Amino acid sequence: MKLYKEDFAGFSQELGSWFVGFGFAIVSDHGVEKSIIDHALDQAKAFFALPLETKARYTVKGGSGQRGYTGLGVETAKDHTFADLKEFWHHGRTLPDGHRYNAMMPANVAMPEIPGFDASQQAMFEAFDALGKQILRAIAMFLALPIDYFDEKVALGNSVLRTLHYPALEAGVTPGAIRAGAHGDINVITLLLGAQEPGLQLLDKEGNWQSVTAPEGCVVINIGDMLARLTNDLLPSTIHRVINPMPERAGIARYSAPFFLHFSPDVLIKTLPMNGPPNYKPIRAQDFLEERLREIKLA
Ligand SMILES: O=C(O)CCC(=O)C(=O)O
Ligand SMILES: [Fe+2]
Repeated sequence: MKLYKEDFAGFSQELGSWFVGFGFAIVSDHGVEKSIIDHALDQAKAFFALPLETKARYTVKGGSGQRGYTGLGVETAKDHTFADLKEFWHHGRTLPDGHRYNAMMPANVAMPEIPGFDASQQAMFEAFDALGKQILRAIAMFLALPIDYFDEKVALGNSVLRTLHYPALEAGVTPGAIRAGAHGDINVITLLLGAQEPGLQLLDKEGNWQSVTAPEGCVVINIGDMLARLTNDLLPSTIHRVINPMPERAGIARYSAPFFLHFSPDVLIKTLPMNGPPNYKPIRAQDFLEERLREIKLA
């Protein structure tokens, strides 16, 4: 993102053309401090190493997995039979008590078991929230919209930082189950932080699976369904998955951290006049989210 400051129009053009072609882009020099990322990932690893009965205490019953811990065997990609081979922690936006969005954005779950965990999640959330807004300014420019087009729409976005643990698979798995079944993301854009282990693949326009490998320290960004709806699929929400490791790496766990950037709950996602006749009907962001959470078995 050196180019972001030096040649904003050039940056936005390049970013946009990657999105149009693949729905994905890889960004270096994003400016989020390495110490914030490393600390949050280390704290998360320590959490996932806790006994299952301890972790399970941090699951919010009836909370649709939107905050705290979601164990193995819950999230199931849309139209898939087997649940994904993953567990995760969700940390969302902190709002003041009595805020009109409290029901849709519940308080984060405190996790005192690992000292400093909560603060590390909050720091990472804030860093990615800010980075996401910068990326959206470049996307607005690419779409010939006012540069601040997205600012207000995401200011109180129902965004969530997901820290993922895909456990080692040496014990074997149910045939057909994979780390993350093929899916499109629900949200506006996703900022994905570096898994050291391979496995992420995207489905390209020719119908071939392509590995997504980002140099260390880079952020992988992809378009979610909400932005695909808004742009009438000019910026496509590309199907992606995380495949199981080769036998020689089956004993190695995989960690990653996507930040799902969402619109504010009340935003009406109404397809803009671009890319041909509209493919979608208008829908409120929160209604769309709730519908999709049911489809992936979180709600
Ligand atoms: O772990 C990854 O690399 C990708 C995760 C993902 O696609 C998701 O959680 O939506
Ligand atoms: Fe995803």
